[in-house]
Amino acid sequence: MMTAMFDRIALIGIGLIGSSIARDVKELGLARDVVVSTRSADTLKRAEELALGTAYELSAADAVRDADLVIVSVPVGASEAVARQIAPHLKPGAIVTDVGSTKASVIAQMAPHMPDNVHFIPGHPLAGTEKSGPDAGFTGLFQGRWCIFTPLPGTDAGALATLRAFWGALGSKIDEMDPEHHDKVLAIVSHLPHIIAYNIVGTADDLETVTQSEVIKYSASGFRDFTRLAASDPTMWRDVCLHNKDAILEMLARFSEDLAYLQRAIRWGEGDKLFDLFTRTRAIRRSIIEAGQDVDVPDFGRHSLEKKA
Ligand SMILES: NC(=O)C1=CN([C@@H]2O[C@H](COP(=O)(O)OP(=O)(O)OC[C@H]3O[C@@H](n4cnc5c(N)ncnc54)[C@H](O)[C@@H]3O)[C@@H](O)[C@H]2O)C=CC1
Ligand SMILES: O=C(O)C(=O)Cc1ccc(O)cc1
Repeated sequence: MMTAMFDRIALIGIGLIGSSIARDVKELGLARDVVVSTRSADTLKRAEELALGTAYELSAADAVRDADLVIVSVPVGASEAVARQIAPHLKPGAIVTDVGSTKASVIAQMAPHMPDNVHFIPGHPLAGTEKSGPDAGFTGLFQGRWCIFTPLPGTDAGALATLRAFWGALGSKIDEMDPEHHDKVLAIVSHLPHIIAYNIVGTADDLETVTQSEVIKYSASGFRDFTRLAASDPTMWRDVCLHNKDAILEMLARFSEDLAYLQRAIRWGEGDKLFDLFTRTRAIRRSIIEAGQDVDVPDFGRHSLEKKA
């Protein structure tokens, strides 16, 4: 157990991400008090049953009072509502951060409400699963995974160092980039794959000549991989699509163009074009494996943080 980095952490939203942070904070002893807050009474009760915090508040305003670190882990579309609720009650000098999958929109929603005497530092841990809710979280989720900060100009270096140290304690590797670039990168590596998965599973579900039971019975592992992504939380992914609209539409336009090329090559029997593309993409997979980034979701991070070397 480490010495506490914070007297009091407030967790606003206690789903997969919030509850995984809570579990790590508890296991590592990173805070003396952890106040958990979420919108629904049922979820808050479940968080208490799971002993995820030391105090539980339905009101986000009450939860952030006296907190040195506030972590907002709600669907990105709820960011402004949360910012409005907490802003008047934040402790001077507090660090306020988030974990949202899109960054420019979260900044636009939250920054205008943040008082000058707090440090607002947007963040995004690149770790998760298709599951949601407080039962879905687990210790070690962030171990060995990237956490990207998109700090605003003029961010206090000390506050940024403290937040880096916090995520470092959870085992994350840290990067910084500007929010628009973050949103483009994530559009291609995360948002598009989910949209493609939702689409292909929807297409399979709509077929008339192949029945749903055949799709289920004969689903090869390629299709099964898509169904895992397509089982991700609908609220979260609706919000990602609506709040990273421009970058996603740009990547979808590129994707459609490339798909048309592929379609044409298949139609005209241009095997060399297919072979060349499939060779190029195989190299990307090799590079990911060589870079040690080939963590499979069902297994990653499930070891205890205590077992960390
Ligand atoms: N699921 C994943 O794999 C990852 C998700 N993220 C981001 O983390 C954030 C949270 O995602 P999850 O934990 O997966 O979602 P989740 O659905 O498991 O949990 C969301 C939590 O937010 C609460 N909530 C919703 N609206 C609220 C509001 N207006 N006020 C207070 N609480 C509210 C819900 O009650 C729940 O506790 C999202 O912004 C998502 O984009 C980031 C990395 C990975
Ligand atoms: O389940 C998966 O494969 C994921 O990709 C999880 C994930 C979802 C959203 C994020 O912003 C980051 C990670």
